[in-house]
Amino acid sequence: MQERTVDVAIIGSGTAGLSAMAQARKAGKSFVLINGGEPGTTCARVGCMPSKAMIQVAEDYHRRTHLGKYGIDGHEAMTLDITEAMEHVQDLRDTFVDRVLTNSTDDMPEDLFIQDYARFLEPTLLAVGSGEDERRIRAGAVVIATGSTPLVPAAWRSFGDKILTTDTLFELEDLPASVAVVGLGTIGLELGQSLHRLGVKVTGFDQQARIAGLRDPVVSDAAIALMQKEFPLHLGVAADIEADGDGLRVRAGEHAVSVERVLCSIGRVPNIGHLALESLGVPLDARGLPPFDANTMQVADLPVFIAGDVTGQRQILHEAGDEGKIAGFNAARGERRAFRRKTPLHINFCDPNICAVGERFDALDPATTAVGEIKFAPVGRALIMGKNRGVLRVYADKADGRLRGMEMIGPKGEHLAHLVCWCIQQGLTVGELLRLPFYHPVIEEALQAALYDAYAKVDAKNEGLTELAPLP
Ligand SMILES: Cc1cc2nc3c(=O)[nH]c(=O)nc-3n(C[C@H](O)[C@H](O)[C@H](O)COP(=O)(O)OP(=O)(O)OC[C@H]3O[C@@H](n4cnc5c(N)ncnc54)[C@H](O)[C@@H]3O)c2cc1C
Ligand SMILES: NC(=O)c1ccc[n+]([C@@H]2O[C@H](COP(=O)([O-])OP(=O)(O)OC[C@H]3O[C@@H](n4cnc5c(N)ncnc54)[C@H](O)[C@@H]3O)[C@@H](O)[C@H]2O)c1
Repeated sequence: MQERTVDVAIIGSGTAGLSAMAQARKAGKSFVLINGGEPGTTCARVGCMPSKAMIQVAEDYHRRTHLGKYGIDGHEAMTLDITEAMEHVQDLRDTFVDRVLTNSTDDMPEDLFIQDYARFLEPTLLAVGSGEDERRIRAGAVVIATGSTPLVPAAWRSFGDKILTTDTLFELEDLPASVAVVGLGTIGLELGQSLHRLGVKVTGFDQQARIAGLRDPVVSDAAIALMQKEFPLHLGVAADIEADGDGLRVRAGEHAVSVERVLCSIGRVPNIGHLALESLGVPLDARGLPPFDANTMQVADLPVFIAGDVTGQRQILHEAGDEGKIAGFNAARGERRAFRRKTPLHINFCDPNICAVGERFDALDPATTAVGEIKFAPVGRALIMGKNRGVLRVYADKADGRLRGMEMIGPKGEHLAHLVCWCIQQGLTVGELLRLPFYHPVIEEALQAALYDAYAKVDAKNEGLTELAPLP
């Protein structure tokens, strides 16, 4: 049996693993990257990129429904060739995957990039393969970056390919006539709405009374009202599925629907099946995960680090990249340096965008929090765009006026969420923000209006004119 020694072993060549590998390279350390499953990253293969490509096609096609208002004729006759649309999604996906592979593992020799599943024998001893083919790797430190997989309950797996997940949806050449979307979190809303706009008869189910993981009841109610205009949502009861002829029947309380297929979007579970994490010798939680520090990414007090979706916590791309960097930095340098994490930022690319930034509404104390609100209905630019729907709510500290969070559903939310996130991370107050320029007519004027509303409720007021600082 072969055994070799490296400074750092990285398990998983997704965004987090590649980011960790860059740190090992930078530190001039020997390393090995081990990846089971398809390389090319979840983001490019089956995640961010194909989903956004599908959303774009759906949104552009849906836009035709507005064109009659401007006197643009012929929009009713527009049709969509689903096969071509899916080919376009797949072509774009392949471009993104190729780009990742070209810039990462394509030219890596076999001894640096092992394509197989790794498992722990000891905290710093890994095995790859089995029997006579087993290879062992002794590492100074290990980074676990094995990502996550769609959660499909065992009972539903017996329905085979009638259950779609994001691992299979983008592969389809044609779309089913009807789909029940079970789980209306990020994936369910983004893709449920897209499928509906591409002509599929969609019915949505979520066991919670809110959608998209929203915590602010005002924003959630607005989101439900807007989405329900497009396709029916059944909320507050867990859905179950049974066979129904050639299709499936989805039932939640008194609601039931027969469909060709179900999109199962009830969350993603950490990929730990192959890892034999019990060999780490530390207690594992109910999901089978070891304890770790979110600022050092260190697992217990071991020379083992964890990063990306496998942590089961911040399952989004830029956080996976940051965690890979932290884990790789500490693993390669033998350090336990703690790094400040970025202000939370969540963007759901459904239309209008649903966003959550900073501290969540239900975690704030109403007695010390000022809430500023704007509805998009009268916002000039939104009206011109034909997208004046939704609501934006900012949360500020009542005493010092510091911005703490935001939830919204509205046009160009992806951009507004970034602005608010950057301001929170910079520690800016509502008064300071109102002294920044706002052009006219732009969507940012909606944020300005919400800030004015919050400003009226905070104690910290600007000296002189609200919008202009006096010269010294
Ligand atoms: C449909 C969808 C849309 C998304 N959209 C967005 C978005 O718009 N914006 C955003 O920020 N995030 C989005 N995300 C989330 C984002 O894609 C993930 O957070 C990110 O890709 C996670 O990267 P990772 O490196 O942790 O995991 P991955 O990229 O999954 O990499 C893990 C790798 O480890 C391999 N592996 C597993 N077990 C082992 C083992 N034992 N040994 C060796 N290798 C192993 C896997 O095969 C995989 O190649 C989306 C996700 C999905 C599913
Ligand atoms: N735009 C983005 O950033 C983006 C896009 C897609 C995915 N992602 C990432 O992927 C992860 C997984 O997404 P997801 O949407 O699968 O998970 P999620 O956790 O966001 O939502 C799952 C939903 O399923 C519901 N649910 C669970 N069991 C149910 C049942 N039996 N019946 C009805 N409803 C049920 C839950 O109440 C929840 O609302 C997210 O955490 C997100 O970070 C991000």
